[in-house]
Amino acid sequence: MTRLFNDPADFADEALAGFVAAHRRWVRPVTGGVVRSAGTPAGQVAVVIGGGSGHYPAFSGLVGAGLAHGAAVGNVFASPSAQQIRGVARAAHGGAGVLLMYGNYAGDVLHFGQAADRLNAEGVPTATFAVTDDISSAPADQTAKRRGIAGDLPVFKAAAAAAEAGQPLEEVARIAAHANARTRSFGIAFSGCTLPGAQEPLFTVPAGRMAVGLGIHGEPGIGEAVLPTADEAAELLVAGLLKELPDGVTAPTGHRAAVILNGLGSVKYEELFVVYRRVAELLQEAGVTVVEPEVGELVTSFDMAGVSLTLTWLDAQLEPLWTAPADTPALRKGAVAPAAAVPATAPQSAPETEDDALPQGTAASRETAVTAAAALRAVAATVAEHAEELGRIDAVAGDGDHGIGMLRGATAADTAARDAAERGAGAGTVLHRAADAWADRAGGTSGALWGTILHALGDALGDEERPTAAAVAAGVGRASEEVRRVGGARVGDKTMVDVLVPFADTLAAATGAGDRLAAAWDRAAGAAGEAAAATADLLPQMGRARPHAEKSLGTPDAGAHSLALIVRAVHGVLSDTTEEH
Ligand SMILES: Nc1ncnc2c1ncn2[C@@H]1O[C@H](COP(=O)(O)OP(=O)(O)O)[C@@H](O)[C@H]1O
Ligand SMILES: O=C(COP(=O)(O)O)[C@@H](O)CO
Repeated sequence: MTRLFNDPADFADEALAGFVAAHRRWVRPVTGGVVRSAGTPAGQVAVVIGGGSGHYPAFSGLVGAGLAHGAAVGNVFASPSAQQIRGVARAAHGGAGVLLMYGNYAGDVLHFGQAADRLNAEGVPTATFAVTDDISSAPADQTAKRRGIAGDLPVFKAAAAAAEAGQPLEEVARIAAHANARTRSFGIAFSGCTLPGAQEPLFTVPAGRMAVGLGIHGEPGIGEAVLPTADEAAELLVAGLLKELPDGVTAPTGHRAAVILNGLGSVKYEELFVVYRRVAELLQEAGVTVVEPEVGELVTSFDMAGVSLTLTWLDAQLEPLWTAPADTPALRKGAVAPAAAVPATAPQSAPETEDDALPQGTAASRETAVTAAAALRAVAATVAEHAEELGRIDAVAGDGDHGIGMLRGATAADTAARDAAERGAGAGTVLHRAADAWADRAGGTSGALWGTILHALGDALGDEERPTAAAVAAGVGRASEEVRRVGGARVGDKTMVDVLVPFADTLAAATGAGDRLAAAWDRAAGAAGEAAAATADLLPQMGRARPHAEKSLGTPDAGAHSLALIVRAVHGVLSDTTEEH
């Protein structure tokens, strides 16, 4: 149970503030996360890691000499936004480029990718790398689909040690890929985790049983077995990893490995040591030499009771990178000169102020902007009304944070839209401001995709003309294309695309047949509701729910459901207005 919090919506921000206050020797706060308090040594590639809150020490606890130069910190179990990631990368950049590293989750991939695009466009050479070590999340012939769990640590460390040694960006990125290719993890869980403010854990494990193949977000396991003894748990974990040796390792005998036995949050250290006692015996019996093992909590999931075992099969290049000195709040190895202490009163880095000049719209577009702002107000209201239901649906096979993320995003978009409309912006600018606010405040997969939807609509409406019904339909069609381009999902994958495509197609057909906007939107919202309900019969092919496909049958997709609720709510605004077109 997660007991100590104030307002759950503030948990991530307040936890980060407390972490910084306790670790000024290593980190200082910047917009979007933290960077090393001593800065990035000139000429070093900046390794910037990141992900959602709820996994400490991942990710801010791994910032320091010999490891990360910065960490972008998202909301609970949600990727940081592209804007946050960009802010941390720019603060950490020492002139030799940036490598963004994260776990392979849909939201992280979207936001870190968007941040990299923007940084490269701004002249900051930036590469990205997603860790894929969890063998239970996809088959051996689909490793690119695998999740990142405790393997984050050895892969981050290999890249950061290479950067510390002055290697150029291309080489640091190559080493990250090489370390990832030789890193495998496997986990078991005995209870789910409980998000701040939630009354129930995201999933439960029956008494006397264990979940096999855990995620780090309370995703349910992919299998179940009788609760093992500590030795039996060790044997299961070691056998699982020795069954899948990476390329270049034909048999365990004679090889050397970095070993991490990771606690997920509420397994005690002494329990871990009892398990590790047997892990060490088994690896020795297999002829594996263990190099500087780590036993402890390195990538957690709030109060989840679980353990994972990670092996990184070392070679002549990787071993010195694993054993290289490091000095971070959560991992200290070898001798590193302590970073210069930063006095508590040291000025914090001023948040980067974006130029807030607001382009003014024409009178016609300002009228449309008022309708757009009213629509976003209705969106925020319906998301707030259904946030708990959205979280429950998302918890069936996801991480249960869909309601939290959508509420943060929709609320921020409502505020940004109202502010821009009141200051005379046209409809396009109102929607662009709302898009950035949603993506930045929500993070996560849905934050990135709703930012994409609103940006595409803003592009279509612009700040000049009063849009016709056909122009609105074309904008929705563009949004549908952009979401599929950015996220890669297709109809049938059990995502929001299963609703967005029929909604856009129905709206285009109705406006093309001469329907006024409100009538056409009503028809399209009906199609959206039907499509959302139909997703209950689909197996998820994308996103976090994919590894738990069977569990998802009978439950609609959370993002599909929220999109259908949103377009229905927007219709309520349109039917109140006197759209002539
Ligand atoms: N590749 C994708 N394309 C379109 N929609 C996606 C994709 N991946 C996930 N989704 C949508 O995102 C929803 C989950 O949103 P969110 O809770 O923000 O995800 P996460 O917790 O993974 O960040 C899913 O229900 C699905 O509708
Ligand atoms: O899950 C995380 C981020 O991915 P989303 O797809 O945004 O949920 C995070 O907790 C680990 O990076």
